Amino acid sequence: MQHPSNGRPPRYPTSLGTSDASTITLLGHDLAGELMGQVGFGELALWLVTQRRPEPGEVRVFEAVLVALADHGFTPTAIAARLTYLSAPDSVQGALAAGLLGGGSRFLGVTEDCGAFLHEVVAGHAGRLPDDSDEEGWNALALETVRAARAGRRLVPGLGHPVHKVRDPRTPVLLRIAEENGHKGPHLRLFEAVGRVHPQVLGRTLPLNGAGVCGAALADLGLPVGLLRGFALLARAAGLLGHIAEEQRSPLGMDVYLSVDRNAEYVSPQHPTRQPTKE
Ligand SMILES: CC(C)(COP(=O)(O)OP(=O)(O)OC[C@H]1O[C@@H](n2cnc3c(N)ncnc32)[C@H](O)[C@@H]1OP(=O)(O)O)[C@@H](O)C(=O)NCCC(=O)NCCSC(=O)C[C@@](O)(CC(=O)O)C(=O)O
Repeated sequence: MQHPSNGRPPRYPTSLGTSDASTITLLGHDLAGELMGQVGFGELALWLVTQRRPEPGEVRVFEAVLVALADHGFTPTAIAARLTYLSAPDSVQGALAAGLLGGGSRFLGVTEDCGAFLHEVVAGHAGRLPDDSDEEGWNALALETVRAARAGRRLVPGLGHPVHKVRDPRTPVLLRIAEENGHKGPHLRLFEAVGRVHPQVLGRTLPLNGAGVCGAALADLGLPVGLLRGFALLARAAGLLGHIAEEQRSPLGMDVYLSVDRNAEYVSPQHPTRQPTKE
């Protein structure tokens, strides 16, 4: 067959993986001889995205994020995965995908929303950010940021949690790990300051949540903010697999399904509970 481009075979450049009949090369290394058994999965995931081998401190923060977001019990993502598995036990991939699809702007996907929210401010103040120790400076910037979100009638990503109403236990631990490893940067500092000042604007005190602090930490690692949901989903894939495995061992999907279905009650569309709530 005649190839396009003057008869020469086309070239598709990649810095990730290639293979031939007997070898697989990943990131310029022999996969079987140099990577397997020698590189952790978290390190590899970070390396694949940044295309440079991360230093140990970066891996420590990154893996702390993966652990933080792996599971949070019967979240919407876990329930979606279990119910999909109930309905399609022949499709583990469908159950896993169903759970991952729920990582959005209310739960889980907030890792990216919060990273992007903070990054917009950090990038917009490049060269004029407060010094690390200037708590007042960070507070002033955070106040401006929360006020702008409020004026735009937007929720502040990374604030609030349906279970941890006062304090999300993941937040201080990730802040500490980032600090200990020299990766507490402007996103985490701004996020902390949002935690200090938001009551002045919102009139209530909300916790800095785990999804948000993970987004801030990943942004401080220099990861592209447009990819941050991918890392949250990478972490949650492990937790969802745990849920599917547990669903195989001791199913509860049928109970969830029947408890909603058996308690369903017909009400007319004109019933007051069916009317849209006013703003
Ligand atoms: C998280 C939740 C839906 C909670 O709702 P709730 O209804 O329980 O909030 P409430 O405490 O009742 O709110 C009381 C009053 O504060 C107002 N208010 C609340 N948040 C406010 C805010 N951010 N900015 C301004 N105002 C706010 C609200 O409008 C109300 O005002 P009002 O109506 O006037 O009384 C809510 O905060 C929210 O959307 N946050 C922003 C998105 C966010 O950061 N999501 C991350 C959640 S963590 C996560 O993703 C990790 C995961 O969960 C993942 C998983 O696995 O799924 C895990 O753990 O791993």
